[in-house]
Amino acid sequence: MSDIVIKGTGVERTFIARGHTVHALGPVDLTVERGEFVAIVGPSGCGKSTLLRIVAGLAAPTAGELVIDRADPGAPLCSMVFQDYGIFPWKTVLANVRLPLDIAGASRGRANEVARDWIDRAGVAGFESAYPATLSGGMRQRVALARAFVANPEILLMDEPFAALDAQLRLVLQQELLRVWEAHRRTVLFVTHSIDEALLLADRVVVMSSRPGRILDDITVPFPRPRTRSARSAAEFGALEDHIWRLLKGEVEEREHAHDVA
Ligand SMILES: Nc1ncnc2c1ncn2[C@@H]1O[C@H](COP(=O)(O)OP(=O)(O)OP(=O)(O)O)[C@@H](O)[C@H]1O
Repeated sequence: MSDIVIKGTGVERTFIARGHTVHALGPVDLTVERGEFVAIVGPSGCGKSTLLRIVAGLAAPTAGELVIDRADPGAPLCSMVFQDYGIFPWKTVLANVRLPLDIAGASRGRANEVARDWIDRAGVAGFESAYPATLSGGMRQRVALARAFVANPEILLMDEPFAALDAQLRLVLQQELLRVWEAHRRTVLFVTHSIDEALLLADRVVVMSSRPGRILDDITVPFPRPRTRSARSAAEFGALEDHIWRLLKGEVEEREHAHDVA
């Protein structure tokens, strides 16, 4: 039996900017099951971040509705991980990772114990007392991941979390995220510009059109778990990559053409 956690129906978002109405998103129908890892790919400005903000409750749809079925109304709804880490420079690694537990009112001892455990799992053990400025980008993103998992949210929202990392580090962190997520499945919405990353990590890839973003395709990724980077060598990986690339290419070309004509 399916256990649906996010159900969006006809979700749209418009903005009024300098007297003009910008139709940023939708209509979008999106259903996500509990524990599913869903990647969202789409052209720049198609409303991916707007969709995440709506799921997080930071923005309201201007049409349609988005319902979240909470398994535990006492737990935090969402944690977000961004490209720019979003960790506090004036706090140590331990204090950053512990923060959601401090906010939830956990005892100092319990908070430290859970935070240290996740610091370890995220591969930053030994850096508990370090400040973010002394860490590499990859280490900072590991801290952000540890903090997101510590919060134990209903839904993990990740907005291009690895986009600022160099290519090799990105591969390493993709692998680490797979390892951690496969051991502690959470519902994840993961925005990325990388088709390869989406196919490697996700159970489903949602492909969006250019603005206003609508769903062009919703692809079930067939590769078994635990998944490693060797999934990339499957013939089907290349075929799916090609299929998504064609969809996105069509969108970008259409938009370019519209600019030329205008
Ligand atoms: N607060 C706002 N006011 C006005 N326009 C906005 C606002 N937020 C987003 N937009 C516009 O809505 C559209 C969608 O933005 P959004 O950031 O959701 O896209 P995106 O797909 O995440 O983009 P990117 O891939 O470049 O990060 C863009 O054209 C953006 O300029």
